[in-house]
Amino acid sequence: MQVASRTAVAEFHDVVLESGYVFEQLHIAYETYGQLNAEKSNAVLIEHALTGDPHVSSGVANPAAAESPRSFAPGWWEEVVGPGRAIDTNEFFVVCANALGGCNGSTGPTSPSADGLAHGSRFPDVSIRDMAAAEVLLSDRLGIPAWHAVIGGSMGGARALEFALVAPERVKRATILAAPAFSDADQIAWAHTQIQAIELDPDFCGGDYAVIGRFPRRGLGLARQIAHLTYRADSELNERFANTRQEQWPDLAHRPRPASAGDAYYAIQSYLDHQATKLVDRFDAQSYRILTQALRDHDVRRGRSTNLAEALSAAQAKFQVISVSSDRLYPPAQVARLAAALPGDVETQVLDSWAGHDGFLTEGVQLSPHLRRFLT
Ligand SMILES: CC(=O)SCCNC(=O)CCNC(=O)[C@H](O)C(C)(C)COP(=O)(O)OP(=O)(O)OC[C@H]1O[C@@H](n2cnc3c(N)ncnc32)[C@H](O)[C@@H]1OP(=O)(O)O
Ligand SMILES: N[C@@H](CCO)C(=O)O
Repeated sequence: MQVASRTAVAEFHDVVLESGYVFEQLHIAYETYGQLNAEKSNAVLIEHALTGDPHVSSGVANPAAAESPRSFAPGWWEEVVGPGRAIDTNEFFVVCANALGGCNGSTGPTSPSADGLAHGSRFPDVSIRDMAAAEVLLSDRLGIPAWHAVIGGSMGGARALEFALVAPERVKRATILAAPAFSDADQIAWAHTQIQAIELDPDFCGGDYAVIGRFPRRGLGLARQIAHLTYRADSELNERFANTRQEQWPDLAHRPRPASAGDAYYAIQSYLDHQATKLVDRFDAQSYRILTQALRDHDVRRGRSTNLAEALSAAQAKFQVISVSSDRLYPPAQVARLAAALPGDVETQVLDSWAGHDGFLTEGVQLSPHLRRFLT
């Protein structure tokens, strides 16, 4: 029988957040791939992005040919993680945990509170640092004294960076992809508009929609559309969609068209509507809001030092920092400022891609040799 990955949930008690809020009970869901070696020196922690989840890989070389393909669904970083791939699960014990505040098994707004009802509006604000601290607890539970590497992109990059600062002695290498040292005005503004889109949906009900059987689909969908435009490059969208109408896309003309569309329904509108529907069907709105807020407030300087290099000086890991040439959410220059302020010799790369911020997900082939070399 093939066993490519394991899914588990770790339970912790009396976990104190940065804000002082105490979770009497806290769950972190995670998947593992490969085997931890006797020296416990081959563990790699992968941190997912905003709407990612612990299923980073199918864990098999060819998921379609697996004994039961449905049990080996491709993961969100299938090109990069798996047997023989850059993050080689034959060599490394790979762990990917759902972020605290998420909606894929870890404690989040949808998980039950002490009264058995969803936390909803009662869910506290969490920070990227809280997420990292929870993963330090998970490291203890898994018996991992130090990670061979902690790797993440976007919000996952912020999580990896905070992990390297919260527990410096427990991170040997850290790869930060398409993420900054702190959110700047531009990213705070994008988060602001997305949070408002969710909150202004009458079905949001202050965050307590679940208990009355409602869900802010329009608000979450609009938030995803705003976000998606920051995830992809304008030149890519212009080249792919131009000003063509959706009816000129025979293969995709069947995709639902909103009643409000009128005569002009452009392919780019249809594309965005599709991205919105896909997310709304798989993600919780309050979770999205909490995670967006955490990323909005990401700032490694908080409570450490107003001087960035000083704030980062406690890190002991060897760093690799990678940006995407067309990223308009976290432009290469902003990511380079993080690299310049980190201690030690930092390896830097810029992925050449038209896919914008999402390049860290779509450019697996280009990214792989850099990761493989860094992990050796
Ligand atoms: C499977 C999961 O849920 S993984 C969960 C974890 N996910 C993550 O962490 C990342 C979230 N995912 C993403 O951000 C994105 O899906 C990415 C970055 C991985 C995808 O990037 P790309 O492969 O470049 O996808 P792209 O932007 O071209 O979108 C393709 C989709 O748009 C659709 N599309 C393209 N043109 C149109 C159009 N004119 N009208 C409607 N839909 C359109 C395609 O049919 C395709 O649909 P599908 O995803 O349902 O197959
Ligand atoms: N598309 C990715 C990128 C966010 O950084 C996500 O939804 O998680």
